[in-house]
Amino acid sequence: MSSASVKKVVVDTMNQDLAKRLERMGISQDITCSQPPKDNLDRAKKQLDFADELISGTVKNDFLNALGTVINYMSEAIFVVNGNGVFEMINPLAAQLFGAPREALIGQQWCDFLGHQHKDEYLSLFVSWKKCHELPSNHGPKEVVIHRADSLLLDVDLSLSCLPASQTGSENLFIGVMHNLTTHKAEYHELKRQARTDRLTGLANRHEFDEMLQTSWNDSINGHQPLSLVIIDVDYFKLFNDRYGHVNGDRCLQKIAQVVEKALPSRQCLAARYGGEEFALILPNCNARTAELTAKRVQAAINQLSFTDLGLHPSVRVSVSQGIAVEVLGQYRTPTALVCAADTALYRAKSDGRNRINLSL
Ligand SMILES: Nc1nc2c(ncn2[C@@H]2O[C@H](COP(=O)(O)OP(=O)(O)OP(=O)(O)O)[C@@H](O)[C@H]2O)c(=O)[nH]1
Repeated sequence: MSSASVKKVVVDTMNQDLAKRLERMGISQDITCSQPPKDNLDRAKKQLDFADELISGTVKNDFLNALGTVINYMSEAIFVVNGNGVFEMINPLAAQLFGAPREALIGQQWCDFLGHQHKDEYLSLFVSWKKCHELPSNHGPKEVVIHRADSLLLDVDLSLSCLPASQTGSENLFIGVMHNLTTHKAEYHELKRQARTDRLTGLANRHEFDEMLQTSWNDSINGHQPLSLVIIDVDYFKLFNDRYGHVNGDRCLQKIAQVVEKALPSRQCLAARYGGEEFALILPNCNARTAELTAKRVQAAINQLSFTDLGLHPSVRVSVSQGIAVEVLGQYRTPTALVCAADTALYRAKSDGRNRINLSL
């Protein structure tokens, strides 16, 4: 339908909102709104639907007509906003991402559906585009958070491109293409978690340990706070494996990991699997006394571990040897030196007879 025939349309409607929306589209002067006869609500409804089609742009001109048809068939989430950031068209997939029916979205401010952290950026983008005398450059793709109509937050990747006034027949319009990132994000976070976690025990792995040690070291030096490190090694674990099998050996390491994690004095601290049957505790802001108390808690709980649930005799027990080093007065020049000191203390605990705690002095 041409824009000339659009001007002939008369809409009977109770919906004053719709009249306002039509007004925003610049066609209000051609439409009269009156109360529909009570017995003719169906007709009024049809006219409303038709008027919505007008608003959605599908019959504005040949170009927009074609665009409206095309985006409705696209398997991408696509919407069109005018220079004021008001939704003019929206395809079903985009409406799904915004969490509302298309009719409810048309005429609304697009930026109202942006996460608060992005609003200013896009509002000023539209202001600068409006002022710009040349064709505005495209924006994105960029990761943004959509604040859906149902209040849920959704991560999407968004790009905005300009449809020039020469094509639209009126003003510059902006076409937004979105991709739902929810699945990718979830996979990314899961992969990130796996990359930092020891698969057998669920504790932090060596990679996470190294990073956390460096961060804690920097904080300790800059904040003049102590930093304690405890290295824990299971005693005679080869014998445990040889006697009870590697599967039970794995279960034993899992039990030890639980004990070690529970013994941490605060949430700032980290328990990691350092190597095969070795664990390590990073204790930021903890002095030697706290580190020793923590090591004693680990020792007592591990000595009490029972393996009857694995079908082993109640007399089966394990122990660990522990080495502690504490950075407090700048005596260790690097985090590696701190690890070496804790390792040497552990070696002494082993040679002194095992099931012991040794503090590096
Ligand atoms: N089941 C199991 N065993 C492991 C794992 N990682 C390392 N080990 C075993 O841990 C044992 C370590 O043996 P050693 O280094 O000789 O030390 P140990 O027998 O504990 O003796 P000390 O440390 O001197 O008290 C080896 O038998 C490894 O196979 C694991 O993930 N699962």
